[in-house]
Amino acid sequence: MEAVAGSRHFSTLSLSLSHNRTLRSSSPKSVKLSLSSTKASLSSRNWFAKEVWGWVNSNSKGVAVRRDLGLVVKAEMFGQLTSGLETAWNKLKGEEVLSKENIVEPMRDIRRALLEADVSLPVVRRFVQSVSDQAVGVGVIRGVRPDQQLVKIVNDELVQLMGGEVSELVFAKSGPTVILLAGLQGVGKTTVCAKLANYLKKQGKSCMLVACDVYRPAAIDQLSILGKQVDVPVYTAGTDVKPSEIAKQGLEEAKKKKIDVVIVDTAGRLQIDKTMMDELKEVKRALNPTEVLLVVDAMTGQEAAALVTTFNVEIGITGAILTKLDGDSRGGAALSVKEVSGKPIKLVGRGERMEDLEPFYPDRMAGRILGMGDVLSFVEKAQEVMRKEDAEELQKKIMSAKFDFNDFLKQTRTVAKMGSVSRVIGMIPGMGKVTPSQIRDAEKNLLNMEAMIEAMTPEEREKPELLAESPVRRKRVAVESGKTEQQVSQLVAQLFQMRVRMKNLMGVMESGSLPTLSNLEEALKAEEKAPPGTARRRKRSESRSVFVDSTTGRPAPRGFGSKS
Ligand SMILES: Nc1nc2c(ncn2[C@@H]2O[C@H](COP(=O)(O)OP(=O)(O)OP(=O)(O)O)[C@@H](O)[C@H]2O)c(=O)[nH]1
Repeated sequence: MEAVAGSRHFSTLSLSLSHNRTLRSSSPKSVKLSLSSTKASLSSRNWFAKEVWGWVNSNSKGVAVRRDLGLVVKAEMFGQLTSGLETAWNKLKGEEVLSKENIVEPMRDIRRALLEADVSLPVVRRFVQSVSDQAVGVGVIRGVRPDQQLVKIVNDELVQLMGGEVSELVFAKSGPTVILLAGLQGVGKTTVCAKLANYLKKQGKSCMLVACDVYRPAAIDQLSILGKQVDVPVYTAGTDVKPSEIAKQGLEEAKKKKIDVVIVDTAGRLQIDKTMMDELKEVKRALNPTEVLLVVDAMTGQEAAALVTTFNVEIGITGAILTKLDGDSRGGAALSVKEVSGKPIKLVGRGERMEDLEPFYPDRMAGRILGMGDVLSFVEKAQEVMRKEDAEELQKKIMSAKFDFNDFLKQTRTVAKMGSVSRVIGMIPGMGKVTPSQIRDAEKNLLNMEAMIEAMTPEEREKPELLAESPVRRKRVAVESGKTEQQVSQLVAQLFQMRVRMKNLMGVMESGSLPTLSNLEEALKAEEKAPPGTARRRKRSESRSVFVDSTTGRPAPRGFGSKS
């Protein structure tokens, strides 16, 4: 085995093995894991095995190979962006927590790295703002260093930036699916036609190519040759027929032959012009395509995102195909297209071979950019352990009726992390009937609660009894949070009521089976049906009894909850 010397831009080194296999060694910059305190710890042997497995499984086609002095050095794509971001993590080495102050420098590095990668400025601004907000708000996860936490936040944000989920091709419900390809000259449109046919054939779909580029005779020949190469029929009608007419004829032919997918190649131009747009519109009208995909060259950076926007406004497209990701692209196109244009990248080209086309997976792309798959899975596992421990801790607190305002805030923030209230409600079965105005009220209430809790002292958050007993304290919280004293009193009362309800619920859970949704519904209905006044009386006595149960053992203060 022969180790290879690295260069600044090459974050991944290769080891040439005697029996013709290449394995990736740990980059000098990659982060070693140690988390003996949790099961998430990976032994260095496992870690290495994982590295090897990841490498063997990863698509290494997009890797530029240099053979200097008989040594093999591989550069991961977007190498410059990767090393730019590494500078950011390195600034956090030795820090204990992420804070407003210590993320200033790393955020500057991230901003610089993204701008150098040719990501559009508004996108960079939004990205940096969002990462900063999350970094400051994130709690400490035991065993996870701040730099690792920042890697995870940046990764998640990159995934979101690129569209979150993979955006699948859409197929027609009946008749042939028509995919119209558009794009400027030389971006790889004709090649993509054949690559796409090859890709869809592997999914069991029969395909036909239609040659509508009548301005460059060589384009028709090129498509015919490529069609043969992937063993797919090509419909041609020479250069004297109008593209929209060729498109119609091609579609008719495909229908007769019961072809599943028709892929239409169109003419490119050096730059956008009216004739090209008008012609494309005409072809689109003639075909009524299922997908209109703009082929863009990744090397053009943020320009690619601007093109997608223009084509979408002009002719209406369903997505983009990014080609030449194997080249010297810096990442700007991949990172800007979705955010700038609102249209997803559906497929990416990573080489000149017919096999070099694949779906665009935002998570895998983010993973490749960061080159830190090991750190990401480590942080995820540690977060999971933390969540479990948190849940156990919460359960203990609930059982001993010590659930306080800190827990309250934590819970509402956990919910907030899951998305908007409407999204969370949408996830709960049987909650579909909540009206938008109820959701808006709930969101407003949550914000009010947060404001009031933030105005409490740490002691008051931990011991709500202090607020229950002292009108002066409640008044102070009201003034500081800009709410009324009545609202503060209500919030304190709610916390005590919540303690009782949670304790009861936990009791049911501890006594055996989990309460089913119908059980809960029954319980809620019973409460609703109770004669007027009973529920309130019961709640009042519950809050008092809990208050007596709690740490102080003193009775509930008289008049608590009323205007004082
Ligand atoms: N490295 C690399 N080269 C590609 C990729 N896709 C296409 N190419 C090459 O880019 C060149 C141009 O591709 P074409 O398919 O002819 O481009 P086009 O958009 O049809 O061009 P016009 O017909 O002139 O509009 C060819 O040499 C292709 O082999 C890719 O993903 N990676």
